[in-house]
Amino acid sequence: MRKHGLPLREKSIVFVGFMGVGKTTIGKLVAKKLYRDFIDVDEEIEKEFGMPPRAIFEKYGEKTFREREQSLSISLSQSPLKVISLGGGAFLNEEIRKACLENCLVFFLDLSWDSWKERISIIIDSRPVLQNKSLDEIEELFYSRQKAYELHNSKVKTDHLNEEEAADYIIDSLKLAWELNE
Ligand SMILES: Nc1ncnc2c1ncn2[C@@H]1O[C@H](COP(=O)(O)OP(=O)(O)OP(=O)(O)O)[C@@H](O)[C@H]1O
Ligand SMILES: O=C(O)C1=C[C@@H](O)[C@@H](O)[C@H](O)C1
Ligand SMILES: [Mg+2]
Repeated sequence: MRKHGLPLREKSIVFVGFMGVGKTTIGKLVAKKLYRDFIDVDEEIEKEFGMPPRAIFEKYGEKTFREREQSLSISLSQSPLKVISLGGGAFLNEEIRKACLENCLVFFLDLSWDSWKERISIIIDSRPVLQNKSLDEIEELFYSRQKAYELHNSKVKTDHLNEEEAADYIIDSLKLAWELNE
């Protein structure tokens, strides 16, 4: 069965979810296990600008970052057989959502707020959107973004999975979907 254009097996896989849920970490593992190219949109933008997202926000403003994020995410979504990790804010953009849902298989990495809070110290310094916010404000942002991530093809609850277990779970569910669609 073909769901819009490409056969299911050839569609690129896209990871979405709040910052720090593991899109980059788990995406890299999934790509390696499937022998596919891995592309992280934040890392691509970082290479282009020669500085990480936080410095881009500070030097050029969020709008510049978001424009590049949009064009890159949309064009990447159009190439087959990739594993793509979006930035945490990308799926709030309707154009990006539309392109990814049309062309790719979108996995939402769903981590609960309680588990996410335990990771805050690892990620807070490098995420511009978290700067100068109280924990309550971050919690509000966390919940306000969930409705955008809910527009996915498949959801993986990762609270009780380490990185390897999450990647293996995703690959098992992909293989099942591919087989069922042949
Ligand atoms: N079970 C887990 N799965 C994935 N990452 C985990 C897990 N437990 C801890 N981590 C850690 O949490 C952090 C997740 O960061 P990662 O950069 O992958 O998130 P992200 O979703 O790509 O964030 P962003 O939206 O900001 O790009 C990493 O430091 C990773 O090692
Ligand atoms: O959630 C966000 O808005 C962001 C998440 C990161 O992945 C980066 O894309 C950037 O720091 C913005
Ligand atoms: Mg990332």
